[in-house]
Amino acid sequence: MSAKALALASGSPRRFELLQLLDRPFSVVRPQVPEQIQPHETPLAYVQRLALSKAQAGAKLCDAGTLVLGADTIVVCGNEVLEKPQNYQHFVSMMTMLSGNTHQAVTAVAGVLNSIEDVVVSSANVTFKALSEAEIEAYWHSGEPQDKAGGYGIQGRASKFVTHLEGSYFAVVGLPMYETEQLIQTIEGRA
Ligand SMILES: Cc1cn([C@H]2C[C@H](O)[C@@H](COP(=O)(O)OP(=O)(O)OP(=O)(O)O)O2)c(=O)[nH]c1=O
Repeated sequence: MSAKALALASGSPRRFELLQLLDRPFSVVRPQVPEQIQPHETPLAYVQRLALSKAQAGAKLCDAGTLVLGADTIVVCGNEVLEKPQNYQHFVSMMTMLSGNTHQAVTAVAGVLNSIEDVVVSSANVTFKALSEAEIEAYWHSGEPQDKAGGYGIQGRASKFVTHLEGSYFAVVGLPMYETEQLIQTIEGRA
């Protein structure tokens, strides 16, 4: 087993910073993959499908023999899958759902190396305090929610909203580190 060239198929600055912590060189490609849940698709199936689609699309932009990682993060609150807020109204409706409730943040990470494909999933239950209208409005104007699933960044100003977290913090931020390293090792071991 030898270390393969590694690539991250992602435009997420969080995923870039976190993957650097594995101390392996990697390149970055940014495939465009449409994100749209299908009727009757479960949140778990959806997040796994998107992670794999991103890795597969990324592999088309890389040399053969490159291990390409793709990931997707969603927030699940009740029966709703929350992705990035499309506008302020959408954001307010998302924050109103999250306020005073516990939701799930789920990240799937997929790896593709030639014909080998694998996906891992990690999640956390996150509880928010009750948010006032003023807090919700101020948080939007911080500029932080716009590019994040569920409209918040636990690593940023939303940290003060979190009263309890059970599970993987890194699944919330967008790249579960332990599972990602295990995935890389498993795929390299099979190659
Ligand atoms: C819930 C949460 C999400 N996020 C981010 C992680 C992801 O970047 C983003 C979820 O959107 P994704 O669609 O998973 O990822 P992305 O569009 O940012 O990047 P790409 O598809 O190119 O890999 O939300 C945080 O940074 N902190 C949080 O607390």
